[in-house]
Amino acid sequence: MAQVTTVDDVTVIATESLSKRFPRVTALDRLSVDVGPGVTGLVGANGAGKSTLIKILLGLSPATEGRAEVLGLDVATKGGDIRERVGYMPEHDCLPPDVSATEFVVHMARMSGLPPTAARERTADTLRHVGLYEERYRPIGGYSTGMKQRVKLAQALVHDPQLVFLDEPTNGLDPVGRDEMLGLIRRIYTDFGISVLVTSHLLGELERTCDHVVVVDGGKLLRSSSTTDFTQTTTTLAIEVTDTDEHPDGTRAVREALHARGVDLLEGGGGLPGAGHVLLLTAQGEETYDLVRDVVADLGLGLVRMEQRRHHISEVFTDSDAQQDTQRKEAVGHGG
Ligand SMILES: Nc1ncnc2c1ncn2[C@@H]1O[C@H](COP(=O)(O)OP(=O)(O)OP(=O)(O)O)[C@@H](O)[C@H]1O
Repeated sequence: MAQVTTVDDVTVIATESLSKRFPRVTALDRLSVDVGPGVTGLVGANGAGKSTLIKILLGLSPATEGRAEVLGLDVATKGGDIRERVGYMPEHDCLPPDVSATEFVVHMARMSGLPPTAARERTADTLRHVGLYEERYRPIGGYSTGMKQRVKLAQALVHDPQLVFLDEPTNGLDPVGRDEMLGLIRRIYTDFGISVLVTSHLLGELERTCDHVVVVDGGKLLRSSSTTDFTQTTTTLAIEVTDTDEHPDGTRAVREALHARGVDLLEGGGGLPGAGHVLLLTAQGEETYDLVRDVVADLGLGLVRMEQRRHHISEVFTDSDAQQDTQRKEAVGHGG
């Protein structure tokens, strides 16, 4: 396991065969994963083990087996040091209703060891960053869900951590609130250089926000890769053509002409709009583009589009053996 302590280096979180067993359920099952600097999404359906992993990484809950390090510190022995350097936004509502955002966040800053003046200054800066400056003296009990999520985010950031764990920060937010929260999360890294581990059961939102995505399923690692690898351009070309009087089924004419030149098409339209009219084939290089263009021109058809398909993160689940899990399908369905 890498011994690394700064976010300039490669590993921010490292786990090795990490397991957590409760009497009735295995929440984490020999999970080995390395996470580098930047914004990392930890995605999985409800019950996949995300919150359990965060609690172990904070040193709040012991693992049954295996090891983990956060910022180069062993979670089994250095929980206190880790919590000094790491901010934590818990999933569930945990805010006192009778105090203001300012009072609460100053209190959390003091708990983290900041002197009174620094605590007040950092609180003002952090509340401004999360967009709660105007309402900062009102009692939290009167806040909307979105405002409460921002208070939780502010208290995770107030002691200027190197890394933050955000557990389902978009939970309960409407689409606008969710977009705003995702923008804030992105800026935690781009503006302040604080690395982020953010959990979600919504795949689509991670695609836009994260540099790297770790997918867990039933406590096991399903996949860990950069977001660009998830969504990278494939070599699959999608082609759509017009019909003409001479070729009333232009799609078929192209298929036959390509077949005659030794190019076989892939099955199905892949759920693309107008899928019945979409031809899919594997591009072998520039010459495939030239061939398609020539075939379409020779037939006198119009080329509506010729484009490379992109993967969607959710395809990781359709590739998985455990595809039948209803709960996870729901997660994918809502991930749009
Ligand atoms: N303290 C506990 N005692 C017994 N079982 C637990 C405990 N904490 C979590 N579990 C179980 O471990 C599994 C993983 O739970 P965990 O909360 O880590 O999932 P999650 O991915 O964070 O999902 P959610 O988003 O719903 O919190 C679940 O089956 C859960 O019921």
